[in-house]
Amino acid sequence: MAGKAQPASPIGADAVSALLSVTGLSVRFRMRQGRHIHAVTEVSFDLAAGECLALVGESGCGKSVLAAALLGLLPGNAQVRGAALLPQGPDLLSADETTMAKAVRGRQVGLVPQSPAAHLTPVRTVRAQLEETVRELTGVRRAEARTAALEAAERAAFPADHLDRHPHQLSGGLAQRAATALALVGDAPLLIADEPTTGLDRDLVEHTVDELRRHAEDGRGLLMITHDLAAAERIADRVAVMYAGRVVEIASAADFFGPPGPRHPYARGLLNALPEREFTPIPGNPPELGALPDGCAFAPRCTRVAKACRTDTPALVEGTACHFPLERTAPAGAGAGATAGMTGPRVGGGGPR
Ligand SMILES: Nc1ncnc2c1ncn2[C@@H]1O[C@H](COP(=O)(O)OP(=O)(O)OP(=O)(O)O)[C@@H](O)[C@H]1O
Ligand code: NI
Repeated sequence: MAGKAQPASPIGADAVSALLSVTGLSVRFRMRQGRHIHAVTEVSFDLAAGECLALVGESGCGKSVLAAALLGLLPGNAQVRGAALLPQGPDLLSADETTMAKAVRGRQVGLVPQSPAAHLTPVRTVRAQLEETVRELTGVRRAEARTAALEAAERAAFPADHLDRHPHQLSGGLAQRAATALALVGDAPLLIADEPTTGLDRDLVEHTVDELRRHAEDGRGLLMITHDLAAAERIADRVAVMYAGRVVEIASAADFFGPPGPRHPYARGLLNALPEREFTPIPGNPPELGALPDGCAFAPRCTRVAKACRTDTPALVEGTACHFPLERTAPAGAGAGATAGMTGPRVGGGGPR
């Protein structure tokens, strides 16, 4: 799409213009009988000013937990490690709740939540919630708040004649748009949108992602969590793929969606599952996050699995966490179809079998 910011490097954003810098983020939940659920493991990425990073992956892979960690919204049984830094402001992972509530949420980091119904106040109309949020965040007077609320509703395609309704009087799609409007009013430098297009028709999906994209321009940043690879393709500068709590691939959108294509077999599989591609789902299911296998968590589903994959967890190297990453697909004209060639193993102990 025209006007996309070009990140300085396909792997990490330029350190100078980094808006958000996440290092070694891990979240585990303490469960009964000493069990742990490893929802997010050793995730690192940067987000540049003006950039949109799409975070994709199957249900339960840790996307929303990652978002909740960045907003200080994890429940009491969560244990968090790592750092998440904005240019100004505290480490999002270690700031206390007062700081997060007063200085960070809404002001520094906005959220379009995954379950808008749960985040809207049930006893107040959408208009009242929008106006109150504008006044709280900006301190403007009532009349200005009224105008700002109307503008935010319009940007999120929330119909003006529904502003005086209460959340329970809204369809899922309208609640989604109300939540998006609420997230936009604060003009936070970083916006995290967790499945912002759930329940929307294709037209509205496009409207919403374009509006979110607009929010990311002018030096703000957008982390968009989505199942919808078509929405990601429309909006993202870079794509990060999560599997079983880890980022297994991070690539520029141009590389990910066009040739050369993703190099991690899981990321390639997600893309090939699209109806407009091969329309073949990846067989099998993701592992239980409370009982992760040794080595690569994708190994049990991977056609390229070798011995090393069952014992050693691959590190993210050049944007791919795989011992036997796929070759980049040849550009159009230089041989058709996805090549499944391979590079040499990154660990000792033989090649794929
Ligand atoms: N409070 C909690 N206690 C224990 N486990 C939790 C808690 N919250 C989330 N989990 C687990 O963490 C894992 C990651 O969940 P998460 O909601 O981040 O997935 P997701 O990638 O956002 O999935 P979806 O696409 O379905 O929204 C899941 O296995 C989930 O069951
Ligand atoms: Ni989620």
